[in-house]
Amino acid sequence: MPVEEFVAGWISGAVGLVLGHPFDTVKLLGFFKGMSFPIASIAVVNSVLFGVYSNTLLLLTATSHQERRLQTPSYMHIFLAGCTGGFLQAYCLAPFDLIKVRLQNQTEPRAQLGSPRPRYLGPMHCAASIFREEGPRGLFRGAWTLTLRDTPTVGIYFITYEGLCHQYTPEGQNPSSATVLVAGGFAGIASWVAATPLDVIKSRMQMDGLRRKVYRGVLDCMVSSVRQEGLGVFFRGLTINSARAFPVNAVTFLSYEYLLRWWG
Ligand SMILES: CN(C)C(=N)NCCC[C@H](N)C(=O)O
Repeated sequence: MPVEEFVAGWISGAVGLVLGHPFDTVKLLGFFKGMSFPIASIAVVNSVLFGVYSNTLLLLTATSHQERRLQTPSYMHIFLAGCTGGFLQAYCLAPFDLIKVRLQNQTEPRAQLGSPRPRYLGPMHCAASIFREEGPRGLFRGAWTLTLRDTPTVGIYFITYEGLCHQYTPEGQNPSSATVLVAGGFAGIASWVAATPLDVIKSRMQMDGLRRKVYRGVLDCMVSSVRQEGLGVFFRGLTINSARAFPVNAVTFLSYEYLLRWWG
């Protein structure tokens, strides 16, 4: 099994993360300032995503990353490989994402003299508290919704990327840097537009059970969210998700492509 794709995915995930960090900090109201936790989590998850995608495509089409430029795989194969990558990355992402959402929604300010002690003091403390209070399965709260969110949307991510690269690259050549940047950026936006409705529901499921259980399941969460807030609830965060998605995924794909060309 070729491992370069896992390593390239790891490094490119970390590069994309550095660019996306200001957006995440805005989303997290300045709370989530440290870089070590996001680097550890996003880089691992991105490595799984790109490694599984590329190796599944290799299994389905018997072509390596370089050979695929000469002989473009069918969109069905690209979609299936993307969905497989999305499905597996969702399970790796689940505990990290849960911690991020719990810290993000924490209303108490950071520990300050005289102010009430926040429930979670940081990512490690948050993980340990969830493990203690909700059991090991608690760390995977919302994982099912995350899988529903990521399986098809990662398929869309890779179809958009490969489709745009194919469209703007002469037959048999590698896409130019400009093409990779634009295709990667739009792949990020397309996947986040498709993912935002379930992203909203996923975050609610991850917060559920913290004080008391509100929803009976994903469907119940969807129905009661729409009843209370209207259909607009599904588009919460769409603008910031898309604004973040373009630069993050543009540089993620650029560094991924260049690392593989450099090693290949
Ligand atoms: C849930 N969605 C939209 C995805 N998983 N998309 C594919 C990768 C996105 C990239 N790691 C990012 O953080 O933008």
